[in-house]
Formats: sequence, structure tokens, C-alpha cells
Amino acid sequence: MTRESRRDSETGSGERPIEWTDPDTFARALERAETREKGNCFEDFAEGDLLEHDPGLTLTRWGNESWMSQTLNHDPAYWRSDAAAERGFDEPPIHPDYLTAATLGITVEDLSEKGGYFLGRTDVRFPGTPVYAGTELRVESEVVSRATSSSRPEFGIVTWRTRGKDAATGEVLCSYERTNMIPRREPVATDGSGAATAESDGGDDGDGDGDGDGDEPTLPEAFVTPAGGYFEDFVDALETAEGCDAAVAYRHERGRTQDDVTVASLPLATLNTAKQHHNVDVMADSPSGDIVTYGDVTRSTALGHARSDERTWREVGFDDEQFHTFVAPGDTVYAFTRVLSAENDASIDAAGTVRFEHIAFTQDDDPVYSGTRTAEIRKRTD
Ligand SMILES: CC(C)(COP(=O)(O)OP(=O)(O)OC[C@H]1O[C@@H](n2cnc3c(N)ncnc32)[C@H](O)[C@@H]1OP(=O)(O)O)[C@@H](O)C(=O)NCCC(=O)NCCSC(=O)C[C@](C)(O)C(=O)O
Repeated sequence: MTRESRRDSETGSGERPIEWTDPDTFARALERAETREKGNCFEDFAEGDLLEHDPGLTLTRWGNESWMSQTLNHDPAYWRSDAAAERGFDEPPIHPDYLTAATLGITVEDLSEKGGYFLGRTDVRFPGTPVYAGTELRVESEVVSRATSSSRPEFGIVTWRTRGKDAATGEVLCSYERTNMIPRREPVATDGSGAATAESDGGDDGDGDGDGDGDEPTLPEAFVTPAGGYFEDFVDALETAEGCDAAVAYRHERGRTQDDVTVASLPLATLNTAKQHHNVDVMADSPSGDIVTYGDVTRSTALGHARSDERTWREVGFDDEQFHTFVAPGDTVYAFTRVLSAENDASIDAAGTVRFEHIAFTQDDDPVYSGTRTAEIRKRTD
């Protein structure tokens, strides 16, 4: 455009200058202006596509400590150098929860910024840990499968394998598979069967494990609480429950009410651009009617509560994570834990491996997150 023609457009048809900021004029202009959209729709993903995400971030002490403090994760090895040294770390490392949240946050612009629901994640592993502050994170995702949602024809279901790598060495630090509902440009007709249908070979048709629904299940007669947080305490509790109608299951006392920091600041600090967490204007018209907590904040908070009642040595991995309903500002996140197994097969003699199921729930006792976690738990030294 030449300087001459630009002057013409600033004066409309050339009569008097347009006052673009006059509210009426501006409202008319907005009605006619096209929106430069962000994010991808369901149709933009094809099985096998590899997306190298442009954003990256440097994992800093500040980012790690903000995330861990606001989600009540106080494991001393991530805060104190003497405790870190005792655990075999060179210095307090980046916590796997923050690493996971930062890896996912970076992917949102390409994968889920359009909206939709974070349905679940599994096979969360940390092949390259420990990770130290100063590491630059580069992230890539591969489309694993696409499926039709029978219940919501305006959405499709996409599963990606995501890898967070050390930008300098290419080493994979964090890897997982995540499933989201992603808006379609065009809704599809479904058979109304309520079962997701794979749209390509190898598609994920939903987990279908739905424990607890259908027939009203009978809870175990007894709930056993471990006497302490050491490996032996979990072994003893499982032995007590064995052969009886009992579960090793207990709740944690702490709760964390969701506020501006947890709902908006923490996801933004991971470059998570999902409008669900920071755009009250758009979210007013959504099913939640408000911004909602980033799934990783809910999860880390519940895990923080659980870890406060155990002697964690090392996080191994997370599976079958699901986000059951929204957490909104003002909701309080609590945690419930079930101990699934305890095996004396950890990477060091000083610890044993424990598998947990953790359930995050709100002040109304509504489950909002569930998932299994494998962690090495310290043994008693006396
Ligand atoms: C999503 C809601 C509405 C579904 O509620 P519902 O009762 O309808 O659930 P459903 O019937 O069990 O599931 C709906 C469909 O999803 C499928 N499905 C379900 N789970 C899986 C899975 N793991 N893998 C594959 N498929 C799955 C399931 O098979 C079913 O298929 P259908 O439509 O054909 O019947 C409800 O559960 C809900 O509101 N959940 C809360 C979601 C949420 O709050 N997530 C965290 C916050 S948002 C967030 O963090 C965002 C993020 C990180 O920033 C970002 O993605 O960008």
C-alpha cells in the first residue's frame, strides 16, 4: 500500500478523518473485522503428525519454587541443598510435577488452545531426571490417534504423545500421552451410541474402565491408615488389609482454595495459553461459566497433600490420570489416597516402590482428578 492510498483509508471515502476510537465507530469496525484465530481444530490433526512447538522455556528455580510452593509441595530435597545432596542430587532439582506442567503448558498453543476438555493423561515418565535449574526445555508432540465423540458431535477426541527435551542435548526429560476433546470446525453426525469411534487405525476409543459406575459398589468394610509415611508403614498397612474386606485408604487434612495465583498465574507461567485459565470474558459463556484451574495445578495440589504424609524418595511415573469435572476459583482442593501395592524393588536399598491411587476432590466431596502414581518411598533407617 502506498503512502497516498493509506491516507485515503484513514479518511474513509476521503471526507473527514475516521475516529477509530469513537465507541460507535469502533463497535461497527469490530463487527466487520476478521479475527486472527489461535490454535488448531480437530480437523487440523492427522495421525502421525509431528508438531515441534515453538515456545520453549528455561526451567528456573523461581518457576519451580512458585509452582511447588503454591501447590503445597514441600519435599526438602527440592528446597534445601543439604537435603538434595543426601538424596544424591547436585543441588535442589526441578520437581517432576513442575517439569510435567511446563512441558504440557508449552504444547497448549498448538494442541488445545482452541478449547475443549483435558480428558486424561497416562504413561508420564521422566527418563532424564534429575533436571536442574537453567535447563532449556523444547517440546514436541506426535498425533497418536483421533476419534469421534459420540456424546459431543461438536468435538473430536485427540491423543498425542508429548516429549519435553533438554534443548541443548536432545535428551528426553519428560514424556506422556495426553487426550483432549478438541472443537471441530464442523460438527459430525454420530450414531448416538455413546461410544467414541476411532477415525483412523489405532484410534483410541476411550478408556471405558469407569470404575464405580453401573451397579452401586459396596465399599470395603474397613479402611486401614498407615501408621507413618515410610515404606514399611505402607507394607504393614497392606498386610493388615490382606485377606480382610479392607482397603488401605485415607484422606489428607490439607486443602488449597483456588485463587488468582493458582487459576491464572501458574498456568501462564508455563506458557499455557488455554483461555480456560485466564479469560473470564470468554469463559462466562462456557459450561463452567468461569475460568477453571489448570488440570496440572489440581493434580499437583492433591499430590502435594499426599506427599506431606509420606517420605518420598523419588517419583517414578503416573498413569490413568483423569479430570472428572471443573475446579473453579473459590473451590478448595483436597486429596484422598488408596495404596495399591508396595514392592521391595526400588532403584536403591534405602527405598521401596509404592503404587498409589490419588483422588483430588472439592469441598463438596466431588472427585475432580484421579490417577495412579508410582513412587519410591524411603525406608526407616533405625
Ligand atoms: C470432559 C467432561 C465434560 C466429560 O464428562 P462426561 O461425563 O461426558 O464424560 P465421559 O462420558 O466419561 O467422556 C466423554 C467422552 O470422552 C471420552 N473420554 C473420556 N476420557 C477419555 C480418555 N482418557 N481417553 C479417551 N477418551 C476419553 C469418553 O469415551 C466419551 O466419549 P463419547 O463422547 O464418544 O461418549 C468432564 O469429565 C469434565 O468436565 N472434565 C473436566 C475437564 C477439566 O476440567 N480438565 C482440567 C482443566 S482444563 C485444562 O487444564 C485444559 C488445558 C490442560 O490447559 C488444555 O488442555 O489446554
